[in-house]
Amino acid sequence: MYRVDYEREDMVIRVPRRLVDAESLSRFLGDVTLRSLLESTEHVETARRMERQRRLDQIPKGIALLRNPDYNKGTAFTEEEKDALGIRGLVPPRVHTIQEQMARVLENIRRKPNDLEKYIFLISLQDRNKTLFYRVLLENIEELMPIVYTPTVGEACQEYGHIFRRPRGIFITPDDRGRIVSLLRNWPHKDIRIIVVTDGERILGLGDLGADGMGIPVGKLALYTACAGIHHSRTLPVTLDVGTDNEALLSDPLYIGVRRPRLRGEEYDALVDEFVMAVQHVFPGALIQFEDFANRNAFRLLQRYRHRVCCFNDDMQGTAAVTLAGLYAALRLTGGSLKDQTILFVGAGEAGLGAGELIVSAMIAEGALPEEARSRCWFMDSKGLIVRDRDDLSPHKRAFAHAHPLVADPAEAVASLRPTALIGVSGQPGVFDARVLKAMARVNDRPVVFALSNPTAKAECTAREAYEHTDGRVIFASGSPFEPFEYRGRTVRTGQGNNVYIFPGVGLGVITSGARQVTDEMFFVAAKTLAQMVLPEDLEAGMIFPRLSRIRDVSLRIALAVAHVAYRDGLATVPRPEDLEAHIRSLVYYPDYENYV
Ligand SMILES: O=C([O-])CC(=O)C(=O)O
Ligand SMILES: [Mg+2]
Repeated sequence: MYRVDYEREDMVIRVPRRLVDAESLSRFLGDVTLRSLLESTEHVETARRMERQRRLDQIPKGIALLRNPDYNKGTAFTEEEKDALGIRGLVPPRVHTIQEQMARVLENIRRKPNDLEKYIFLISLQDRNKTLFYRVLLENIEELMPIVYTPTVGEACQEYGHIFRRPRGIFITPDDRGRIVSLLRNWPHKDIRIIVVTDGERILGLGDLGADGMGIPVGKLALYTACAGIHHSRTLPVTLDVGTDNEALLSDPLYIGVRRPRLRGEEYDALVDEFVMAVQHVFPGALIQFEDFANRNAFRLLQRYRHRVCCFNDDMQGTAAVTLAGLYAALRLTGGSLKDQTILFVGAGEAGLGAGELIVSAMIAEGALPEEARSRCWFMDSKGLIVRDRDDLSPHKRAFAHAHPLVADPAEAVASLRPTALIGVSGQPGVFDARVLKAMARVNDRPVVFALSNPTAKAECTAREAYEHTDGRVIFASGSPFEPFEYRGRTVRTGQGNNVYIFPGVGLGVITSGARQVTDEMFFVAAKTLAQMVLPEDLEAGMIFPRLSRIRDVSLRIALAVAHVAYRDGLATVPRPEDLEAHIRSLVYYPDYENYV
């Protein structure tokens, strides 16, 4: 009798005694991928050999191997592999280690004249050799995150059709109604656990980029692998290309998407619905991350699907959690409790309102009454302060409309409301001008200012401005990174309040527990965990988020907290392992070459 470790489950397979040779055993087991044999009687060696042979059979041979990014090792194939895989002579004689290859990659990147060229180089590496790409990214995350992610990914999306080399992910258009299942089946990998989907209508703070927004799901998923160790073959980027209202793209001959105005209304909803249902069919249980949808659709889609399928909206819930974590960490510096803070959001879209709702729940958890908690969160939109008398408010905004005269100027709103924290989620660069920042400095010893709009060029103020206009008393974070700068004789490094601290860990926790749904409670524990992981020396230096170099550890802790919630709240579909942490660790992928022979 064999006990076979088949994917995540232990399976016991009874093998008739007559199957003594590898071939008949292999036929008997059929499609079962024999990863390892834990216990067995007389067939151990046979089965091991069979497993090795099967693995070797899967690997492309000859030139096809060098062109397959899942298997390619570039100059790192061993002498044995060169013979066994038919590539002797097709690669240079010298065998390099992955460390040597990484040095070459870094040299190439650093030689590029600008960040967009670095992006193109890195994406091309992802197309050639995934192991090396993820290893370089993981080991140089502080240097490379701003390239594969915000801000450069924003620039890449703006140029997507012009720098296009190879397709990545799945594009679904209105013409695909009725056949989305078959499109998903075209994807080469079958065990998909995480899907990031966008319709490209609100790419970062850059607006409608149509199908060129595909850079975002691709970038987010690269970070799932680098930051949380979710194997890339289990991830799938998707763009619902429903057209674009961006005239410049429509008239650009190199635009890659469907040339039509955006699909709206029932037809749009039907397309999204077919997609969501097709995912349940083809990749059951996969986590769907909605990303960079415009406000008009983001709230509605989340509402519709959050209790039906495993999904979340990163811009609402991920950003909310990172904002809450930033506030908790700031409170470690200022003292006091969350429920006593007054928070002014400038911008009342999905990011701000999502954060407002999560902060309200967190205040209630600290003992505030719901009305009290809500009254501590204020919002401004393009028309000014959100107040009761306004009759132009959506229900989501109305939930935060308080009694106050309408004020259009943020500096005046600060003077009047005396917020302890000012949070920019407006996509309006420069809206936190000297007057606003000085007003914050007048009413607070340590004003908390987050400029969360992305990419960097959309930030409400720069890190330097925040320091200069508050006599250096600010506690600052931004959604996209700012370079360290000199201020009064010291180097200031500010934290990045970006949902990248949240979504990889949440995703890992959800897929390891097989959670049926993603709940607000999961984002709440993710925020708390993140805030706790900020080191005293980070805080001392003004950093309210952990260094990015610790992101794998951060993601693991968040995954553990999220999985705990899934088990506690009866949402898990995978049996609880005895040692949850060890189990999660065992699932984490570390990019390194496998020996093929
Ligand atoms: O992608 C980022 O950097 C954060 C985010 O979700 C957004 O700005 O839409
Ligand atoms: Mg986003």
